[in-house]
Amino acid sequence: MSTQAPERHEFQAEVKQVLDIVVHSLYTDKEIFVRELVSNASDATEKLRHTQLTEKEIFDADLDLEIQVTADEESGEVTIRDFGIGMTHDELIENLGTIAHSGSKAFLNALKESGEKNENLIGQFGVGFYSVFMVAEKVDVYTRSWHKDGECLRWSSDGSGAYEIDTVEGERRGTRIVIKLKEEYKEFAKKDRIEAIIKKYSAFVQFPVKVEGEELNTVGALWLKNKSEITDEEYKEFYKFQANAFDDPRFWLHFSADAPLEINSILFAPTENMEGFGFGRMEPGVALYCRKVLIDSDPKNLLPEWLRFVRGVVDSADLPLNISRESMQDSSLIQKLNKVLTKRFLKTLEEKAKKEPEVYDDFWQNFGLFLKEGVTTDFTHRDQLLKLLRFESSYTEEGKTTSLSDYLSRAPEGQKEIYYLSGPSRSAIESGPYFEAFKARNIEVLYLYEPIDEFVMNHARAFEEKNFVSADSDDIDLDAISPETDTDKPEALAKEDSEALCSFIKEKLGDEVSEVTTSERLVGSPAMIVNADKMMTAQMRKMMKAMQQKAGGPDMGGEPPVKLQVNPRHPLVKNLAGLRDSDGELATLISRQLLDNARVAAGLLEDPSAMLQRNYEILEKVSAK
Ligand SMILES: Nc1ncnc2c1ncn2[C@@H]1O[C@H](COP(=O)(O)OP(=O)(O)OP(=O)(O)O)[C@@H](O)[C@H]1O
Repeated sequence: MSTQAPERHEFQAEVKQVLDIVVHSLYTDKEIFVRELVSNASDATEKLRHTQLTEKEIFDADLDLEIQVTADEESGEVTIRDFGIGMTHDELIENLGTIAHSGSKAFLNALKESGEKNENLIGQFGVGFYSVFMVAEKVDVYTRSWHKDGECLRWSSDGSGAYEIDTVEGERRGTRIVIKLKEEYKEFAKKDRIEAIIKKYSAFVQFPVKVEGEELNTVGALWLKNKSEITDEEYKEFYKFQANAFDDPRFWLHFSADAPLEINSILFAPTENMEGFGFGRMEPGVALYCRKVLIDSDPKNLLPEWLRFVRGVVDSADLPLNISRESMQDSSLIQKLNKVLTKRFLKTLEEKAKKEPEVYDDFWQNFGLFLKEGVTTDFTHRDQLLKLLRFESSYTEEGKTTSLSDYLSRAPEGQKEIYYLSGPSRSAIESGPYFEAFKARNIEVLYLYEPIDEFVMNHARAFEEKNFVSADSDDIDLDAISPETDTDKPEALAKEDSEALCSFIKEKLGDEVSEVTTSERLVGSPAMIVNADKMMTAQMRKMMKAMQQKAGGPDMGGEPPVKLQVNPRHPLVKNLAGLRDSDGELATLISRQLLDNARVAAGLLEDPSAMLQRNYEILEKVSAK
């Protein structure tokens, strides 16, 4: 039937890679090729339905929108047919010969990052059309695009390295995929087998699916059903179908509203955080429907950016059906939907946190970063988000967290601020000098382990009108909140001795310190650097410097002079006060060492070599005595 000799094309290199992995992997679930092809057929039909809304001239306009599957056990052939948008010559090359689409690209990236564990990954991805080559010896794709002046085409390949395209005659609009099964996979051409597979994976397809002319019972638009009619199993299956997911949903929110907009929606929180696995930034995945007609499978502004991990469906009868993707981005309707959905989702999280704290805690461990991102980027929802934040603290056990409300409920009457400390771990924070004064007074401190946490504190500034304050700040009057519990403290240096020592240290350290004072905040440590800059802690300054250097930006310059505080009750400090007169040289070395040790505790010492050298010098002097 061909009118010309077929054109031969090589698959793009990446496609060959995918084909090689798919065909030669030990992946056992060969049957998923049916799911992939039926879902492509459904997508193409959805697109046609959408095209019909705006285009008048559609080829074969009167065809029924259904998916037909036939199987011939004898010849070992399965055919999957849709009457969707079909493909033009260029689209065939683009879609079935190159990797431009999301699924396979993510698959390849994941493979690159996973190293050896390839087999597991294949099951986690829809590898799309190419999965058919797991079972097929040859595949013929007959297709006719919806455009009035199109041609009927045939794309054929055995999946080994190349494919051919030629023109044929007599095709109806849409796509017909004829799969010649490999001898060992002929079981897939049994009617019962294929029916069972479709029921298992494709129950939510929006169009009638007919196997050998008999329509299968599919579930259809789950979101329009009454909650009481839906089983948990159905929700889970729907999530997998809709999100192309391999995990179960963590929880879901099925809600309907009539005002201010008519909405029927199911939103899912996934179990796995794929960004956390290093899969790169997630794309939004809540599909937008209007009365069961798909408007956009991944609209960008339907939810705020920081909710990009949410999956599901939103159906609003208020949307104009012919809304274009472009105009949709700025539509005030979308903004309204965004507002309602975000509020509802956050409310669900609040309820989870209250009624099922373990479920929420686990969610927080996996998806907390997204909520923190929300605090730093989304002013509108900041207050709601702050209630959902969780941190370890000096009052929680290791690995357990507290909310900010609970923190405040425990705070003594006079405490007007929320204190936090950043550090790489609980033990690092608790053994540092800054925690001592809080511990001695039983004042709770939040522990911040993630780089983003300080940005969160900085952006939010306050929670319920109590400012967030880093516990290394200069001017915290802890005695005003709660007196120290230990009354049996070693005696402090006399005032004039302290003052003389401070000016000695200041003189010896010169421009490296802006000020040297004594501090009653220290308990077991001899000295500490305090943060005079309310806006930026030392950790944050360091992080921003690293970021700027990475981005090739201007150097932020060396460290600004720091404020050093010494503990007048510490034996080392007391000894130093005496040493000043008897051995000025050693006293100078020790003062310098004191500053560097305080820098280490503050995470500020970048190059320890000079400090080590000096350390040896001191040891040498002391050991000679
Ligand atoms: N039955 C079909 N009708 C029209 N176009 C199709 C059909 N099947 C596949 N295509 C086109 O080929 C492309 C590639 O399909 P493939 O199944 O490999 O990936 P995908 O559906 O885009 O992504 P994934 O399945 O991984 O989510 C599709 O995006 C679509 O444009």
